[in-house]
Amino acid sequence: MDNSIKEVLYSEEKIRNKVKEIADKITEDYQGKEVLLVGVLKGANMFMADLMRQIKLSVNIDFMAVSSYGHSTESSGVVKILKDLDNSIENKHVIIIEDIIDSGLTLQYICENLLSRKPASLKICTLLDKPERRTIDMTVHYKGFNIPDEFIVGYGIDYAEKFRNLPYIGILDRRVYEK
Ligand SMILES: O=P(O)(O)OC[C@H]1O[C@H](OP(=O)(O)OP(=O)(O)O)[C@H](O)[C@@H]1O
Ligand code: HPA
Ligand SMILES: [Mg+2]
Repeated sequence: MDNSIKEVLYSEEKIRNKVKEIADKITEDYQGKEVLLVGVLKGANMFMADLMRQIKLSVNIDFMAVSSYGHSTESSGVVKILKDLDNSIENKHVIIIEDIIDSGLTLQYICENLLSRKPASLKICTLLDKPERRTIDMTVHYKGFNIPDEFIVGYGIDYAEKFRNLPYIGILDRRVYEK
């Protein structure tokens, strides 16, 4: 499996330290408030699990499953909700937990959708951001790393549903998806 990875970008240790940093900021910013973490499946599952256990606040969690990449390295442009939230977010302090922002289409869609449900506040937290590919302007409140314009996998993030279980984040070798 590892010869599909061109380069390791972030080791387990680097990820762990960054996740702790983000969790500390959230803990500080939301003192006295109840937070609802909304994880965007499937990609954000590992990040969400690691982040929430480092947040020293009373948090609730919920999940949405959203997909637009399927088995491709390019967004289909069509964001599909495969699973919606279980509960209402009205008057809740919501933080969306994403693994990666690439074109921004997924988050634009989710933000518009969630804002229409009247949360008390809505912020975005992403572990990875690929600013060069962004087609949509948006404010990201909590960010782990800016990454280069390469297709990355690992730590929950897939190519064609594979590589999600890698404990590190790496650049996928182009030979895997270019014929
Ligand atoms: O900014 P964008 O260009 O929209 O790309 C980012 C989104 O794409 C990936 O999800 P994907 O559609 O692959 O679903 P998955 O999380 O189930 O892998 C990733 O997990 C983000 O949610
Ligand atoms: O670089 C990426 N890797 C995996 N999934 C993705 N979805 C958007 N960008 C990426
Ligand atoms: Mg994917």
